[in-house]
Amino acid sequence: MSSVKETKPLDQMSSKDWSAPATQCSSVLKVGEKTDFVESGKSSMCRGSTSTDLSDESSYSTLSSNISKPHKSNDAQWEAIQAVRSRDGVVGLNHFRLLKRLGCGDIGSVYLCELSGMKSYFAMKVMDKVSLEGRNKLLRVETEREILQSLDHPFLPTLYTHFETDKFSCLVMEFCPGGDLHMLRQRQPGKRFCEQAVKFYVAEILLAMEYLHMLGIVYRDLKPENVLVREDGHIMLTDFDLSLRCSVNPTLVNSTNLTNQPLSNSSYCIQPSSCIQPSCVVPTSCFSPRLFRSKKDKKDKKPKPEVGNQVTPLPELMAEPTGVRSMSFVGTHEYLAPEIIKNEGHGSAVDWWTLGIFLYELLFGKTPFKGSNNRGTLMNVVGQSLRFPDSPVVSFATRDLIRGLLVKEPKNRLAYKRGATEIKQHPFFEGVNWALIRCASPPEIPKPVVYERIASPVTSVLEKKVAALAIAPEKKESGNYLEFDFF
Ligand SMILES: Nc1ncnc2c1ncn2[C@@H]1O[C@H](COP(=O)(O)OP(=O)(O)OP(=O)(O)O)[C@@H](O)[C@H]1O
Repeated sequence: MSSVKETKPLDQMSSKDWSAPATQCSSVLKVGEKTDFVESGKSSMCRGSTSTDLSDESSYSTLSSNISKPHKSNDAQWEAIQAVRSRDGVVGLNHFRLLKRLGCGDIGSVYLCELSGMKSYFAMKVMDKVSLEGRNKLLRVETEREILQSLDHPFLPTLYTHFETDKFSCLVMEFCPGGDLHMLRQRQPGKRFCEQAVKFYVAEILLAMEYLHMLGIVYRDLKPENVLVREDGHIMLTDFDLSLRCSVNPTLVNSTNLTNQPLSNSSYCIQPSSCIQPSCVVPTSCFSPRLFRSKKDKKDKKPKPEVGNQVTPLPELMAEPTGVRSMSFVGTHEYLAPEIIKNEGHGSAVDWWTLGIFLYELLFGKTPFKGSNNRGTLMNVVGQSLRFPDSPVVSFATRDLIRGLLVKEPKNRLAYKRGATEIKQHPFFEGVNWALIRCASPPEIPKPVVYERIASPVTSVLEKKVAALAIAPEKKESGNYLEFDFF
């Protein structure tokens, strides 16, 4: 799929802009022939993200660099990093052994690496500072680091540590061995996911987005390539260099007002993902049993009032940064919201648009507005009405949700008024127990990684190349590093 790195809104584009070539990583490091995990499609060809004029974000104050991650306090990898830090005072590039390049994008390459001697594995994003400075992209690196530092959520990356060398800026995160959803979709029959699988992935992304919006972060770059599959089959939304940070005022929506509102399904948990309410707890699965009930069961049994379903509507927290107006032109052509293309200024509603495109692509194997070139795509996004293919046949609820998300006018789009809650209550998600979704069985669990098979000794040629890296001379060790191939 085509992509560009720098482009302009519709009204400022020339014909040259429309036909920008697809992004390609310059070269790929070949290490460890055998792999037990999926490599990124991005490393060869990808729908790169578009960005111009990020200046409107630069004035926001930086997020604290010292935010604790309570959900990670017992995490073995966290402990391994802390152990090295207490032993050596700092954690740096020399503590890691790079094993394999996992993928590369516009601002860096990501490597699988081992914390030397600890049998603890991570993904390290390595960015060449000089190259980024030359391309005016240091701000993106900073944005991503600051956002990652602030996150502590099961479906978002954990930044274990970050450090700089003279040449490189490095982010150490959790390694996801399942590859990305773009690659995973290619392996499905007909290159499409079934509705049940889509429901699972979209539900997890929705929770991640809701959390981001509550922190005042508009993600802006949702696409299957940016959704990675963790070791346990749950997802991790990655790549925050195009995100927008802004201030947000969480508002408590009065619960008495809520009872008067027609909820499409009274069993939905309407509280934000971060707070688990006992009334929503269903012990075994995050999808309520009625989702799997046979037709016969449905006929035989009249719905009984179940304790788990007697949910009094809880106070609803609305924390959508809808008011923010960014004029940046960022995203990926097929996923760009109309208000970005028309350069009207945009806020968090762009994330709900991209969720609609994402849902469509996972189900139908293509995006809804793709044209014969980038210009055609953008024109279609703005002017063409939404159509569904004849096959596969998807439920009315699914089409209704996509329609609601792909409303061209952001103010009329689903979730504009009440944020993620509005989407969670849509019948498409019937049966999803939002509070316990982490306990649900994922559609697919990646094969376990045998790290020892990847950790083959590096070649002497590569070791020599590593010597050229900006590692502090006194810290240089032989045999611990592999070649970096950038851009
Ligand atoms: N934690 C991870 N575990 C496994 N693979 C990863 C991880 N993080 C990134 N990757 C792989 O590396 C690729 C590049 O990473 P990333 O998207 O963060 O780079 P980028 O330079 O910011 O890309 P973009 O051009 O989209 O801005 C991803 O597509 C992904 O497949």
